[in-house]
Amino acid sequence: MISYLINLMFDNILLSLIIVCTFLYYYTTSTYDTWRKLNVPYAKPVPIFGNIFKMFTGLEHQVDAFGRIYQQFPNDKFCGFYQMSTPFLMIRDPELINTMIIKDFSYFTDHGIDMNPSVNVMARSLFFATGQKWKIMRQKLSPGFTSGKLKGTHEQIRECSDQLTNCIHDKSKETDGIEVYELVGNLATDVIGTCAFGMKLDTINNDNSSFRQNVKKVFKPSGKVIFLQILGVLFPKIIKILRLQTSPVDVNAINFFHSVFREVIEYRTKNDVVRNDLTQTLMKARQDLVISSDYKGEEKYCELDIIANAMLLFTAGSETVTATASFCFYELALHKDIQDRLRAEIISSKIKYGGQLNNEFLEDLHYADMVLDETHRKYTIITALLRGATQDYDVPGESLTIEKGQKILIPIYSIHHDPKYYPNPDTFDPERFTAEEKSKRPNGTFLPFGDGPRHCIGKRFAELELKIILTKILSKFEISPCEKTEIPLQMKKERGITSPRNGIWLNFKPIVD
Ligand code: HEM
Repeated sequence: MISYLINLMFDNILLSLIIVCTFLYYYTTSTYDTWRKLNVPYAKPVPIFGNIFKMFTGLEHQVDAFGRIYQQFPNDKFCGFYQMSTPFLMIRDPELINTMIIKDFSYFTDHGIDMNPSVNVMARSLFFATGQKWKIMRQKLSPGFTSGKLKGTHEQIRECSDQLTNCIHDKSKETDGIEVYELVGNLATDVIGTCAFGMKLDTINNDNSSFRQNVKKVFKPSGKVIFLQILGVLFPKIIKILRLQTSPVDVNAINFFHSVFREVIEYRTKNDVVRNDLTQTLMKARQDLVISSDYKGEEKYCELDIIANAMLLFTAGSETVTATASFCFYELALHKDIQDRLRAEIISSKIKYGGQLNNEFLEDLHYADMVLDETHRKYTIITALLRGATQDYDVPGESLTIEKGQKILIPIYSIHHDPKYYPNPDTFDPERFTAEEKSKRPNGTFLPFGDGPRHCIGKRFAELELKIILTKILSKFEISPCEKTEIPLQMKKERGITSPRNGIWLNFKPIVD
């Protein structure tokens, strides 16, 4: 009897397993004929994972996964691949990319990321917002990034950078090698805190601050979140019904920023505090879209839309700048000739402008522009642009119609490393960005901040901040590799953005005036 029951149980388990596996197989492969039917060249998928098995299991970085697909079709303008069961169209051709994101933007206004705003507050922020809701919010936030507003941030960025140079000075007395990624991260957190939200965070002197810890957490996926993400890609309907949170955003970090920004906004409203910063822009958006009875638009906004954007600006504005500045220091340490030439430019411009780090001074730093552009190219912090088709689109000169709802990926890291546009792509060479060299490349081959109406709203702020940081550090220190400097740098595989696996260790030697 017992053996009969065991057999029955075993048979049922086996049967259940077979049924589940068969269901999974058919469910996840049911879309795999999309590209064949449309006559689009495509990377052959494997069941369940499509073309991203290694990426999903953490064995490979996003850039390598997309790079392999990009390289597989050197003569095609576009190609298809599958992220689990979802068909993605990868656009390879710079001219087509340019047309789609600029001239024909009205067909691709969204980033095409499905997120439920009632489950995940970040879905309300500009990056994830869609259609009219995005358009209105972008119009409301853009005044926060005008030249006049940016000018007002110079002094605050300079002050934070001075604190960083003092901190490096103190550390360089004690030790030969300094881990710069963490330090610049603290600086970038302080800069965005003070420039955008009027908060003196002093993270540079207290690197355990809750702000820095929570910025780090925002896009760091936990095991549970990764599991839910897999589930979300495999069974989007079930996730929707159960209203499970599947974004890579840490819930505790969300709650932290939520309460901080609510307090800042409430304090300013109650005490009539008016400052010329991003918080003021957010508060104006709140007044116009949430509070005022004059707003008659169809799109409805609430308090959470404002808070979500505060969180986005805070995190987007710190991690990206941190990575770019740190990679730039790394390359300058390895290329003393480039570092010396950049320092010479900074010193001569300082003399020309009487020591004032004003707009004219910063705009005159042409070699710094070249060095930063080459850093953006080689490291490409945001590795791909995303778009979702919002209407059917006939691809110019091709027999393909991209259907409404189609997800699009533009592999900017791969384009920035394509020897066709950038010979010897692993070599750091700012000369690629002289006016003459730039004019030889087609449009659409350099997109670190995206392009078109949906390009990075913080681009000019980031460029300004990066130039001030470079100026301050190179005026005070000679940077060189130390014993711990990793050559070549290992990158983190599990993160969407490009960041170093083991930090960036460098030597900073004070320059005696
Ligand atoms: C080195 C620094 C930065 C890089 C490389 C970078 C890169 C990008 C990229 C590639 C996008 C997507 C653009 C597209 O889809 O066409 C983006 C969007 C965005 N970035 Fe940045 N970013 C940087 C700094 C900043 C800063 C400092 C802020 C804010 C203070 C910011 C705020 C945003 C926002 C809000 C969006 C979404 C825009 C929208 O969807 O309308 N970024 N960024």
